[in-house]
Amino acid sequence: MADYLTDIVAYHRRRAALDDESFTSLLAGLDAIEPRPSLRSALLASAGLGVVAEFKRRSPSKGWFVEPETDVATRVSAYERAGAVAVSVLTDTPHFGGTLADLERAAQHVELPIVRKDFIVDARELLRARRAGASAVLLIAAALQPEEVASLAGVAHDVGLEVLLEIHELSELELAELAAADVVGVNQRDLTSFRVDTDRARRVLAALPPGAARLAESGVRGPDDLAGLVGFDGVLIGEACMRARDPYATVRALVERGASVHQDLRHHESV
Ligand SMILES: O=P(O)(O)OC[C@@H](O)[C@@H](O)c1c[nH]c2ccccc12
Repeated sequence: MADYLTDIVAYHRRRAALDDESFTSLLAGLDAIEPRPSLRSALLASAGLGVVAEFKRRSPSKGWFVEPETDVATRVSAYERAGAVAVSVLTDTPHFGGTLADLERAAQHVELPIVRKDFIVDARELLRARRAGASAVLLIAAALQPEEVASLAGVAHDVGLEVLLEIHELSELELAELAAADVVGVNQRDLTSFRVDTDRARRVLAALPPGAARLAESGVRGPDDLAGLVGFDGVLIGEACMRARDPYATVRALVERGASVHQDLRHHESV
């Protein structure tokens, strides 16, 4: 049986093969579009463990988190008011129920840095991300050949996008250098099985490259799960933010705990 990641990436490769819009036409006028604020800077500047709150309508393993017609603007505005340092928007349609229009609408409603969360295998999607208002794009190490990581990251940087390189295994870390990644994300969810290991980020933390911002991803159910992520610059939280009846209160509680987690660490260092 094929795994989730293989199926999803195969879909995106087929789609790219059928895409007849040219790179050059998508590039036209792009440099006139104002760059968005930096994800890396927002993470590094955050007082504690910064919360990157995600807009994810559904997932392949868990189904819908919200009504399909849920408006992205209301929710990401609540994330912003609650003190999230950035917003992540899923734009994959068949598996996660998102669209690039969701990202565009989010970008019109918040000032925060925005990450385009998708399974990007084709450089034209980078140009579309930039046009829609993304600050950064996700590149998934496990979905790409090393030379694809290098070339996609190069194009992303050329058009003013930051690169969030997602790894799962330590063996993928050398790609962070190859991509000159601005942010390295450690996904605690294995994208082949969608199983979560909530200790994974903590275990690989010490090996992460010093230049990039460090983001722990997936599996955080609430504030109590943040203590183990001390040392990261930020944490990416999707399902818990999406299932929340009151996204403002939920994100606020996560933000407050995220800040205090680091105060604890500073306290330990000074004694
Ligand atoms: O809903 P969670 O467990 O809080 O996870 C959020 C985010 O990490 C997850 O959506 C994610 C991480 N990497 C991805 C790659 C593709 C799609 C989705 C993801």
